Amino acid sequence: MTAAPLFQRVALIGFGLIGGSIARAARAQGLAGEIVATAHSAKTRARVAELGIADRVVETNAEAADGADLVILSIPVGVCGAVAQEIASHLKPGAIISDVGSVKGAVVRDMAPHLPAGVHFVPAHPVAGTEHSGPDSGFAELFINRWCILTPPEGTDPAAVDRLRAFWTAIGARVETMTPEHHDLVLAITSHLPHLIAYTIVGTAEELGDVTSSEVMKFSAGGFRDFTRIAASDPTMWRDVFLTNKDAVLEMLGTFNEDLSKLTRAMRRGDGEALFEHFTRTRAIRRGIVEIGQNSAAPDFGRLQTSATKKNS
Ligand SMILES: NC(=O)c1ccc[n+]([C@@H]2O[C@H](COP(=O)([O-])OP(=O)(O)OC[C@H]3O[C@@H](n4cnc5c(N)ncnc54)[C@H](O)[C@@H]3O)[C@@H](O)[C@H]2O)c1
Ligand SMILES: O=C(O)C(=O)C[C@]1(C(=O)O)C=C[C@@H](O)C=C1
Repeated sequence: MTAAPLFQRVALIGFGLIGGSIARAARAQGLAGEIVATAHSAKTRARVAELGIADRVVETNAEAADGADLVILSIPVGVCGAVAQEIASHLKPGAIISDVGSVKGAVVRDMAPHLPAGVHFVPAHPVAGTEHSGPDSGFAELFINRWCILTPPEGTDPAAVDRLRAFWTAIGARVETMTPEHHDLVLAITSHLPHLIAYTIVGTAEELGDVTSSEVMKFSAGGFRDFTRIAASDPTMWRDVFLTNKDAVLEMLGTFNEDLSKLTRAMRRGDGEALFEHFTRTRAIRRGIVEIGQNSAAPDFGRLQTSATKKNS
């Protein structure tokens, strides 16, 4: 049985992996009376129309936002401010405006000043994705059992937060609320730094030879191949993530470099005990994560608190 529409009109601005997945999932669950979509390039808009996943495909962001009850920007973090400015005067009073950006502090900083009083700004980040992008890459099941983090600014109408929570819950996500600063610190270690490491290691391997045809690829059964999947992620998206979450990623990178030095020293000194102790600890962490997944319990975001974010929680 499908649910009654939660929103009469949903506008999706940007129609790649995430926008396309939201459209497919919202349609499957009957959450929108009408889905209006747009994207930057004419080619993408034509493809969305061809796929038939939206009820209407329009040419401009302003047209999409016009009269919508829920507007979701699924676009690179770096252009969220400019698009908010573009659509601001078209937003209906009482509308909820949201996004899906992988960084939250910069999105709030760049979008909030443009938004008129009377609309509800509830930033969001579904922590779910793949290395693919574009309108064909989305799928309705992407958000099932994955976290969606909401970072409503102080003073946001709780009813608007609840409506957006209901939307994400209906498409399968588990919803958690936190401050943008805390979000950015948590994601710096769980997502952004791992991507930086993957981008680095694949680049390093390339310097050793032609990655695609050399022995590097031939003998990469597991570890390296996993890194190449991550390193195939969209360059625009990740350029924006590293530019806009620079402080938190640099903080985590500092700690990472210290830990790498410790392991390097242990290896150089032949300190097997230190290596064994470290690997035993990390194995327990992995097993803990798997267990968390199986029990559907919340990961312990609180453990990642630093002096910079403790005051926000
Ligand atoms: N890919 C992931 O794994 C993932 C996961 C969670 C969140 N996110 C976030 O979601 C957002 C979108 O990522 P994606 O993977 O769907 O990207 P994508 O490249 O698949 O799609 C991006 C879409 O944005 C559109 N776009 C770009 N500039 C625009 C503009 N000025 N106006 C209107 N449309 C514009 C493009 O036309 C395209 O349709 C990013 O902010 C990213 O950080 C990505
Ligand atoms: O599985 C992947 O391909 C992802 O990298 C998805 C991933 C992540 O790091 O977990 C990437 C960025 C998003 O902001 C959220 C999810």
